[in-house]
Amino acid sequence: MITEYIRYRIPAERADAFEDAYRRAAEQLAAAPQCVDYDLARCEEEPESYILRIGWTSTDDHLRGFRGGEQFGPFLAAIREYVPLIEEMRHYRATGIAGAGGSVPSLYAWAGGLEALERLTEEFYREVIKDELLAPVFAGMSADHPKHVAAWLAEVFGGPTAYTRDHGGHAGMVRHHLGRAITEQQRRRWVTLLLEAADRVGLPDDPEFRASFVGYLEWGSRMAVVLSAPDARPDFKEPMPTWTWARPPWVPKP
Ligand code: HEM
Repeated sequence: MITEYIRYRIPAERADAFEDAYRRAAEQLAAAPQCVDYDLARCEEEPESYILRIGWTSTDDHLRGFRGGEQFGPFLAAIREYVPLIEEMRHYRATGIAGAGGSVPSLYAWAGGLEALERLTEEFYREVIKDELLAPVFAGMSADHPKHVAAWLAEVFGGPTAYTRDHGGHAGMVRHHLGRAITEQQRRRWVTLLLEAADRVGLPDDPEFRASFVGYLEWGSRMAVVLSAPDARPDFKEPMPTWTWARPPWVPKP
């Protein structure tokens, strides 16, 4: 994605009309297949300064696709009178230096850290080895397997990077699933037992945490099925996945 920044200086008496114009123009951005997202922000210190940020699928898609497409006419018509007030209009490429700040707890911290995840996986595998569908799949697992999976979950959810350091990171996990031909029925049972274990060990049950947690389990378990297929050709160089909130964390009322 490429980000276009457009800086405007809008006199105070025109600010309301300017924002109304962009509310109308935004309908065209929402309809444009080249537009990823957009937002218009107003400066706190200098309210005449506005910055419009538009994510485009590429610079070329913006300059040729959007400008040559059906949304451009009505978009420009809505904001044309403000074009002379533009101070900067350029495209920026992300450097990769990005992330969540300290005001947002990681899923790892919210879950209760490594101790909570180890409690979860110990409890989970206690049930797995009693389950008629999963017991044969895990018959050869090592005594440390639950701890290794807890370390994996910890790293994916924003905790310490011990799985990468001690167990070969993403490639290490992939090797454990290769050729196992996990079925959809086994995958479902795996997810069900893990969620039941999460309830029994008292993992947070607020909607936001559970939505994020289940989201990862669905994605991760479906990836395990894909990676374990007889004809799988995994990319061993893929980085560790990371997972964060599907919705911002819930904060209990004081
Ligand atoms: C989110 C989903 C999943 C995650 C995060 C996950 C994670 C892992 C990890 C980290 C290992 C390697 C442990 C180690 O380093 O010792 C592993 C191994 C394994 N996983 Fe998964 N897995 C997932 C889903 C599944 C599913 C759905 C199945 C089958 C129903 C499965 C079957 C296995 C088996 C059989 C092993 C090897 C156990 C052994 O050492 O014998 N995994 N998994």
